[in-house]
Amino acid sequence: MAGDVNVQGEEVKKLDVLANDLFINMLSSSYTTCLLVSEENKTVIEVEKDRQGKYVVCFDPLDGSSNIDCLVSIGSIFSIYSKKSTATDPNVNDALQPGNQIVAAGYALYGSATMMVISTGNGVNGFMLDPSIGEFVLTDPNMTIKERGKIYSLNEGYANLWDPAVSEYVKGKKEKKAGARYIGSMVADVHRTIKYGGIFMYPATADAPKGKLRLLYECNPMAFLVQQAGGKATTGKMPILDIMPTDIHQRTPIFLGSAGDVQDIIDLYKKHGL
Ligand SMILES: O=P(O)(O)OC[C@H]1O[C@](O)(COP(=O)(O)O)[C@@H](O)[C@@H]1O
Ligand SMILES: [Mg+2]
Ligand SMILES: [Mg+2]
Repeated sequence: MAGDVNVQGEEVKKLDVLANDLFINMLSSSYTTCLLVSEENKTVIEVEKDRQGKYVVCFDPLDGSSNIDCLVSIGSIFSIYSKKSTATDPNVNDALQPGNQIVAAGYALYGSATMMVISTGNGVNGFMLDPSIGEFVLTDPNMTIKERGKIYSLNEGYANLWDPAVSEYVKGKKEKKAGARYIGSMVADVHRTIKYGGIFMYPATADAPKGKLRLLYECNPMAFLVQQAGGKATTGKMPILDIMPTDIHQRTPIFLGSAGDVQDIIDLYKKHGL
């Protein structure tokens, strides 16, 4: 514990602080960025004038922090945008762009191997770290998601708080004896969804009508990757990438993964008139 709370009111652990400092230092000394949005910083970070480049980067420096102490996989997530206006200094509006404006996005997964999965809008590629040479090697070229999968993934502890569409959907999965998997690190749950197919969900609940996951540095980059891999990502009512953000830390419900599986939940939202 770093003995601090982040802007989301959660306890900040030392690794979050360390990862955040690394991201900020590396990005602001790269001469390629002008504005940074981090899960751990309340407001946008403007890069020193003489080091500014044209890109805006939104990141979750360490995702899955509740899994650190028990050694379960964690990760990092980022998305990159171009600064909108060339005439004026970068400002918060440059960070408030919908996900369909993303230039590149990716995540790093610190699991039984370390892997980077990235897309620049031309499909998705995965690179595994070979520690013997200190290089990321292209091991997963052109990653694609199956049209349908057998796995569903969400925190079932919140079942009493779901809306009727999610309740009906999960009931249907149980009737089909689908596989249930939930790691509680978004990066690891999404990586499994891309590799094995199926659906990952963090829906709205009665006590959190916008869900938990953050649009700019969790949902948008993952939605971009999943779509680039041939899958779908939705709030249930609209594509994640079409949301026009109004706040850098805003949250959204999310369903992502195999296109057929995600379409089923979209259909249930329509059926229930939600
Ligand atoms: O414990 P819950 O409510 O299921 O939430 C799990 C979700 O929270 C997160 O840990 C939030 O991310 P951070 O660790 O970056 O705050 C996601 O990785 C994960 O999908
Ligand atoms: Mg996170
Ligand atoms: Mg985090």
